[in-house]
Amino acid sequence: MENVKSCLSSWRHVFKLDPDRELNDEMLDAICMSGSDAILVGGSSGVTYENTVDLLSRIRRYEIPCALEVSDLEAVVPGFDLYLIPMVLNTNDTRWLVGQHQQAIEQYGFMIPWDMLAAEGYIILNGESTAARVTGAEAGLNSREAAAYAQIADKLMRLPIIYVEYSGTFGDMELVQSIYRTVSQSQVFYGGGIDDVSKARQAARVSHTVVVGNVVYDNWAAALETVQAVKETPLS
Ligand SMILES: CC(C)=CCC/C(C)=C/CC/C(C)=C/CC/C(C)=C/CC/C(C)=C/CC/C(C)=C/CC/C(C)=C/COP(=O)(O)OP(=O)(O)O
Ligand SMILES: O=P(O)(O)OC[C@@H](O)CO
Ligand SMILES: [Mg+2]
Repeated sequence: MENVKSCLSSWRHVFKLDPDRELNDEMLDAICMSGSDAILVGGSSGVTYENTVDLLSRIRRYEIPCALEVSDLEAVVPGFDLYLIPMVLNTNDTRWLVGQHQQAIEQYGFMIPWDMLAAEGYIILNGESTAARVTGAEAGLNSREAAAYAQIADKLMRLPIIYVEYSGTFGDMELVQSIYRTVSQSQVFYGGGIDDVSKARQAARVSHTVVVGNVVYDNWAAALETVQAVKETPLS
């Protein structure tokens, strides 16, 4: 785990690529050569073994580190540098906290390379997102409520990552900051709605790692600009 943590700690900017969405070679080349710290492969629907293998093999032409965010057991593909395992904190449906995980461990057993896995304590805050709907997340949290979940992850569960997830919409940066200020050992990932330099900078001030997803597919020139914006912004 120490190796995983030290690898993650150098990630300031990450692109999240969805195996279920199309990306031509020119775009993938630009993303992989952009200076971003890592590629995270994942999505909340339509992720299959085949489309994940296909995307991994294309990314492997480049040197950039590449992690799989596991959201479906059928799509666990060997050959990634790391495996990030989401655990949704703000749901009452325990399948998404530990249930799917228990089944996965039963199924994979001794094949699991534990030193390549890192748990992500997800706090899902966009109630309209697929992830919120699928997991029944209670997304309407205020800053105090969200920071309390973050403390569970940081201080009780000692998770390596807290993922503040606004997938599809830009979040409340004051709330994100209240999470960032409360943690002492977890690495705070922020993702959601970053589609320009200004939003990238705002998120970079209040999170250790900024994840950029959908804009890659909607406006890849804007996506590329977020790399430098994040890297030149100091943490608050
Ligand atoms: C040999 C070898 C490599 C073995 C691998 C070992 C391994 C990795 C074993 C599995 C271990 C394990 C414990 C796995 C857990 C399995 C599992 C299915 C857990 C549940 C994960 C979960 C909570 C999913 C719910 C949805 C969620 C939070 C997904 C995270 C990703 C996400 C939010 C993506 C955003 O999706 P997107 O499509 O971009 O959304 P928009 O439509 O809003 O854009
Ligand atoms: O796609 P966007 O809205 O950029 O969000 C990134 C990531 O947090 C999604 O899991
Ligand atoms: Mg997406």
